[in-house]
Amino acid sequence: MKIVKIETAKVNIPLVTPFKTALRTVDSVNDIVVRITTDDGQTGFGEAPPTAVITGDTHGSILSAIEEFIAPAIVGMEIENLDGIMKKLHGCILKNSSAKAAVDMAVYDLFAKSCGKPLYKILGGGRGEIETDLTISVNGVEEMVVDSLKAVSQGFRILKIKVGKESKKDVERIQAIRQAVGPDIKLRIDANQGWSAKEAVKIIRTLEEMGIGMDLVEQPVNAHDFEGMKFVTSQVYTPILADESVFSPEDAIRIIRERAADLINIKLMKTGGIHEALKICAIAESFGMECMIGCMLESKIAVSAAAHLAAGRGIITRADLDGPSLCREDPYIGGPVFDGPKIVMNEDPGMGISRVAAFGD
Ligand SMILES: C[C@H](N)C(=O)N[C@@H](CCC(=O)O)C(=O)O
Ligand SMILES: [Mg+2]
Repeated sequence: MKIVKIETAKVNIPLVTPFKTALRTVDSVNDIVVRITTDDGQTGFGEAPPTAVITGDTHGSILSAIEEFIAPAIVGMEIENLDGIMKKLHGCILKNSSAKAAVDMAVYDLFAKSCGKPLYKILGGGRGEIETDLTISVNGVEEMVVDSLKAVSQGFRILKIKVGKESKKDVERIQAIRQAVGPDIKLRIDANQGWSAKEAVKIIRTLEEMGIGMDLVEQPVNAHDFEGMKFVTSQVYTPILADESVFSPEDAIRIIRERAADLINIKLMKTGGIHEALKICAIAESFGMECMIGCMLESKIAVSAAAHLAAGRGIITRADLDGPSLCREDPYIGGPVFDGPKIVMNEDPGMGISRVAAFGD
């Protein structure tokens, strides 16, 4: 199976409600999709979101990285030479992690197809089903309570609460949501770098003293503030999850060595795909640190790749794979089934996606 063609297209899928974090507000998933074709007519799919505020990637940079660097480096290579392809993919251009992720997942899709197995089985194959949380955007207290109750009524048992925009109100937000949803719903708090280290300790301790249980607090401080992450982690009982601070396996090693977080959020768009994400899984497993699998504003192609990785690797104990649930439409056929909080893995070969409307099939 030789790679003969790499094509790109754009998808634009409106969101159910605007997605609001401490970093940005977005109304739609506006991503680049990738299709790789082999000489025997097989196709593999990938997707890259332009999350400029986190990865630095834009539509333009994703397209030119693929067209000018990645395609010339890997077209003509055999899919079975997975390691060789990954070397070229990661060696042909620095950074550009979202473009690399889109191509990496399409290659893994084809590799699993060449083995006749669903991708998650190639990646370890532990689970046929995983559970995701649902994100509650940062808004006024009442709106967040209404959104949280709606999510619970839809069957979600884990909520990811966005905060960090006006830190003074964050205790109020989390307290009101806990009161409304009761003690059995897990709350994950994501400040998206919005707090200072001292502010984070004060907020988390106040919530702990109120008896408000939190599954974790994600990226309380600036991505590059490892000292701040370390300070917060050492000062509170609630587990701290590193998100924007960990892109690469080297970042994961640093976070673990410096005890700057208790957990790592792996996202394919930060690692540049499954190949590098597997390295973080192995590092974390060696040190007994659990991981979460996350996503950017991605639709079903990219989130399916992440779900396959999570279903394959036991060290990934938490999933924030709500991209498809945030979308108003699903312009794809096949792949894992996203049924509210439940993600049921496909049993047909590869990622299972057979049709992507953006390519006009
Ligand atoms: C969509 C997911 N639940 C999420 O919150 N992801 C990111 C932010 C993604 C974005 O801005 O596109 C996160 O910070 O965890
Ligand atoms: Mg996050």
